Amino acid sequence: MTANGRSGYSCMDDLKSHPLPSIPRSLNVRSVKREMKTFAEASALSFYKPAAHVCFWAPCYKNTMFGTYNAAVMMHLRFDGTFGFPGGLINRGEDILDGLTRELKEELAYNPAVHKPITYDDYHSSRIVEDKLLVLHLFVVELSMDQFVSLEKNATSAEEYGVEVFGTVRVPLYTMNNKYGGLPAFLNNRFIGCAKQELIMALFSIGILTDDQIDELIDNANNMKLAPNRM
Ligand SMILES: O=c1[nH]cnc2c1ncn2[C@H]1C[C@H](O)[C@@H](COP(=O)(O)OP(=O)(O)O)O1
Repeated sequence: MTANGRSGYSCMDDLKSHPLPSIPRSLNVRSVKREMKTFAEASALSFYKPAAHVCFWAPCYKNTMFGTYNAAVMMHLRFDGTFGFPGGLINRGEDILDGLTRELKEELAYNPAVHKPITYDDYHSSRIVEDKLLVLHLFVVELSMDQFVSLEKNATSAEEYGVEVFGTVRVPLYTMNNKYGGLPAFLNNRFIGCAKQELIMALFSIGILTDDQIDELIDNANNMKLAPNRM
């Protein structure tokens, strides 16, 4: 059983029965739901180009002077100045996991033997981008903290470091006492495509954020736009 609460998907065909993930209350709006597709629906769009990205995370309790967090979650800064998850486009005829693994090797120097192979059990959700004819698959992969730190350390030796990728970041998962610092401030960065929604949804599925916490987080992130720069 994975952190996503699912098990037994040994191959891509098994995902044909995979349901949509539960959507947090704040994201349960038409504009978000319209883009989400089950794996079966997404796979039927044969003329759409697939891409796959991964949210690596590890359980880790840390109490810092800024806030407390229970997990390390990885995103990266991209060549275009936005934050996103590692991964990329899958080549025509390429298996999704093979393509994802290839991209992760290029972007993170990821080594399945060391950092844990990704399987179809780690599949989370799919979205379409109609105007670009893209299907974006998200995987959520739980690592041990040792594997996570090893991936962070390896990342600067990746072929694409300094080209497509400008560094991995740990998402600050707390909200500071001023109600802006930490995750609300992080969410006010620019994200590629639907990566911000994917981040919130992954945190919800993993169990790091509840519906109430997501409501408050989005309020705090929006209020920050109205506030003077006081961090
Ligand atoms: O994290 C992401 N979440 C959703 N969509 C993403 C994310 N990162 C990129 N994208 C989009 C942007 C592009 O339309 C495609 C492919 O982009 P990219 O990952 O840069 O692909 P290549 O590395 O160039 O193969 O996905």
